[in-house]
Amino acid sequence: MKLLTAAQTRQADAATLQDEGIRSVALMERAATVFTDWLTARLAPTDAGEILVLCGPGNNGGDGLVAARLLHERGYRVRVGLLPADKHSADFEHNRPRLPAAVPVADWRPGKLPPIEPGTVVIDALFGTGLRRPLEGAAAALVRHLNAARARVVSIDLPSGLFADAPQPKDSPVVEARHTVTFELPKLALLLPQNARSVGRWHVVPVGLSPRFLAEVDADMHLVDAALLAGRLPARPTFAHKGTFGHALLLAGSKGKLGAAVLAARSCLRGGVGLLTVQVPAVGYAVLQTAVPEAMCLVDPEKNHLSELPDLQPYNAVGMGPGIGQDDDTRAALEDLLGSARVPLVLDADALNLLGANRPLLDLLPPDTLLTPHPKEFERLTEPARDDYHRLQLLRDFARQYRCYVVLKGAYSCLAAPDGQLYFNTTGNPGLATGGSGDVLTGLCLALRADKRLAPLDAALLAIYAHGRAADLAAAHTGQAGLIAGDLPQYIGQALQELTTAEEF
Ligand SMILES: NC(=O)C1=CN([C@@H]2O[C@H](COP(=O)(O)OP(=O)(O)OC[C@H]3O[C@@H](n4cnc5c(N)ncnc54)[C@H](OP(=O)(O)O)[C@@H]3O)[C@@H](O)[C@H]2O)[C@@H](O)CC1
Ligand SMILES: Nc1ncnc2c1ncn2[C@@H]1O[C@H](COP(=O)(O)OP(=O)(O)O)[C@@H](O)[C@H]1O
Ligand SMILES: [K+]
Repeated sequence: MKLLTAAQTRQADAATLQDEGIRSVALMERAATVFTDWLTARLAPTDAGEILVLCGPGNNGGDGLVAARLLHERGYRVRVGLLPADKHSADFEHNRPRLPAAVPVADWRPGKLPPIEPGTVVIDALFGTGLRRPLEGAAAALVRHLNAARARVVSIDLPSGLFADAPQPKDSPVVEARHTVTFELPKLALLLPQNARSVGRWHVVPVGLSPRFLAEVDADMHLVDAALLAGRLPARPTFAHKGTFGHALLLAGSKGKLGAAVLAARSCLRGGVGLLTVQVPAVGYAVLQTAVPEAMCLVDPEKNHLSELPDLQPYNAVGMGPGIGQDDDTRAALEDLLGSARVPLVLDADALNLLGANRPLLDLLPPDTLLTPHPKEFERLTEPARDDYHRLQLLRDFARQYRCYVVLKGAYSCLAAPDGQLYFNTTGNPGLATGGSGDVLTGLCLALRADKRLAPLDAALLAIYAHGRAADLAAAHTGQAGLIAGDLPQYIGQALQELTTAEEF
């Protein structure tokens, strides 16, 4: 699924009107209807009390007017507060007189803002994707008033005051919603941690935007969902043998951090790799052989940390990083790897920290290398970001400059490709916020990069999605708090199976 900018969303609306030959008020009616359906499916009239609908001057406010009418027709008690404005959109004007007379309507002016009782259900229809400048004056006063009320706020399309795809000035107010019900496609702002307090939980409802436009529009941001991944993971052929899926080498572990090597190794095996060899420092030999008997084990000459590479000739992909520490010998081994590898690389954790501390090494990164930093590791590779939007720009620039794939990990992990495209993952849950879950991702990335059938982009997309999906499957059994990284590998197989394309008839 594509992520559209605010400008592209407007184009999508216009294309829909044109393709369907309908008027914009019809699309507004449809949008407000699916919004109202969403709300009424979750909130009975008896639990709702009197719903307050706050409407701005544009089409977002128009949606609010229609929702107020529909709620009234469905037996809810409703009142409407209007933000005073010099002019209103045509579709707002169209719907204003269609409000039933039984719905009380008032202008909500600064200085005379009525109290909002705690727990009131408020529909925030002040501003949506048409916001052009930060809120000030009467609009800002109204939003501050609402946020102080501890109401149950449901925002239509976007929390009012939030730009769809650009940062806010720190001091400009934004509605703090419990739920944001957004039309057709999520907006970038909904995916970023800095907006979490405003967005609450977000939900997408379909309004039937032009499929033609959505297929043709040139987006540079995408959502990684099952539809995007369809056809990217081929089934295992009947006569497959272990060579079909590649031989991976994992360089991982140091004294006290052998668990990272074990987690990544198990995950790599569950990711379907044909053969796996793990090189660990001597201290890890028995651990690895016992915990992961399916993997072969090479022993580094150093007892407690990695110091050198084996002959790389047998391997189809090499992963380095989980639990390796930052010893100088390990840095030398990394440098050797960057200089000599002729196969796909996956770099994580301390391999990234070593790169960050030795920036000239970045120039040795082979093209198509896959890096999996969390935001702190990414900062060490680049610079501190001003905000989440700036961090995405740094991510994009980094992937372009070094022609590599970078997964910026977190909720909605974002993969940047060398061509500058961004892909936001949709699977996973806060149960993943536990030590070692990143090591599991590394192992899975390594397995899929070792599979010669997969393009680098496809391997990375499949890995981030299946990792999160495994966490969702696991959390169904363990709960989020009870989820530990070691639970994840056993669900990777199912997550991948769900994505596997059956052979065509
Ligand atoms: N996508 C879909 O599928 C569909 C989308 N639909 C809905 O349309 C919404 C977009 O509507 P929209 O374009 O009319 O913009 P909206 O968000 O109401 O704001 C514009 C108004 O606010 C004003 N204004 C702006 N900034 C301001 C500020 N800082 N402070 C004060 N005023 C400010 C601006 O005035 P101006 O800038 O012109 O002075 C103008 O009056 C979208 O989010 C969705 O809810 C559905 O109806 C149909 C299907
Ligand atoms: N709140 C969250 N929602 C979804 N995924 C998350 C969340 N928190 C963490 N994750 C995922 O968990 C993994 C954590 O990786 P990382 O920070 O490297 O952990 P570790 O170093 O302990 O292995 C990443 O894949 C990240 O995307
Ligand atoms: K809104």
